[in-house]
Amino acid sequence: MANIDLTRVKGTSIVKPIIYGNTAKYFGQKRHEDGHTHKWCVYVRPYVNEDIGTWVKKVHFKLHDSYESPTRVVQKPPFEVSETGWGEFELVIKIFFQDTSERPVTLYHVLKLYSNGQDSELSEKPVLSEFYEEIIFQDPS
Ligand SMILES: O=C(Nc1ccc(C(=O)N2CC(c3nccs3)C2)s1)[C@@H]1CCCN1
Repeated sequence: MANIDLTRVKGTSIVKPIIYGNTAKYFGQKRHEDGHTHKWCVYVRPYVNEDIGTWVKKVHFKLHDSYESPTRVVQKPPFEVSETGWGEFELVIKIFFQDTSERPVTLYHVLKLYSNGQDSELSEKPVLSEFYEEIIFQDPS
């Protein structure tokens, strides 16, 4: 009777590269009704083109508490939140996986609206602030 080797291959890991961050655009002037000056979009995207929904179940974007319903839950791709505002603040991004045995990953991102610092010249040019991160699944089940 042949021995079937059930030893689990240890030390296997899967690396999933992502990009997270925000784009922003100045309205061109302050909006009178609420003082907002920019529209922005915060996102989590795959670094290479793939259906990120195959391994990401949902993403929580925790905005500043002054926003209505500050915790925005996005249950399917694209994992992004678009809003308007007047200032820069830290967002918390929590990524939940289809494999529920994998703990969620929390990322921190400071929303960027101004190209050269808070009171810099307001330009019509869009602003981009994004970062590369690798999600590593150790010995995936
Ligand atoms: O700017 C900053 N914090 C901000 C928190 C929230 C901001 C914002 O843009 N908005 C709240 C939302 C609302 N509009 C109407 C009702 S709630 C639009 S800005 C800090 C302070 C100094 C440097 N950065």
